[in-house]
Amino acid sequence: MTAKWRIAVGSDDAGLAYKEVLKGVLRDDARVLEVVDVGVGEDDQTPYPHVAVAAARLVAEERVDRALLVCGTGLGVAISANKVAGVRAVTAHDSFSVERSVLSNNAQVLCFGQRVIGLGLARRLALEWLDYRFDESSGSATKVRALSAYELGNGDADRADTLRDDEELARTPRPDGVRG
Ligand SMILES: O=C(CO)[C@H](O)COP(=O)(O)O
Repeated sequence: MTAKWRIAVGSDDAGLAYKEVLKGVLRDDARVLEVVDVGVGEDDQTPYPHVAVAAARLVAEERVDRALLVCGTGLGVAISANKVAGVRAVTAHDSFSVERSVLSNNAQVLCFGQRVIGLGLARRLALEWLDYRFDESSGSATKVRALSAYELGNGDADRADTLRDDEELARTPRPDGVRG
């Protein structure tokens, strides 16, 4: 059996209503093992960057597999989550983009805008999202590794555009000093 998802959910006040509904949808789904709510709650005006980064850190620390974030547009939470090293967050409001966010980009974070899409579509997209798993042997994997190389921040990012194959990527030091 395929492993079940551990998912963080989060929102600002503009996304709270959808976050609460989607949290329940995920919790009720047999493909989900655990849902971790990083906020906000009622009467909580914590700005979206703090919530998004908290969720993204859970992803980066591998305490969850994915995060589903909601703000007014889905843009601010995505921008914020992408500040966390190793995290790839997207805003996607259509079925094809949700699919490709996983299968092409290996994005672990999906963001919705409560002021942009209807709740029914958000619910459907969240359920579709659960069916997709990135294939490390796919043609997209090398591209995602090249993308990740830009995060090295140790000077090697400058030559990330020259990283064309797995062999060269394997020679690229990671920030923790581990190779490959
Ligand atoms: O959508 C948001 C950020 O992208 C957020 O929910 C509202 O932000 P604001 O327009 O700056 O209030």
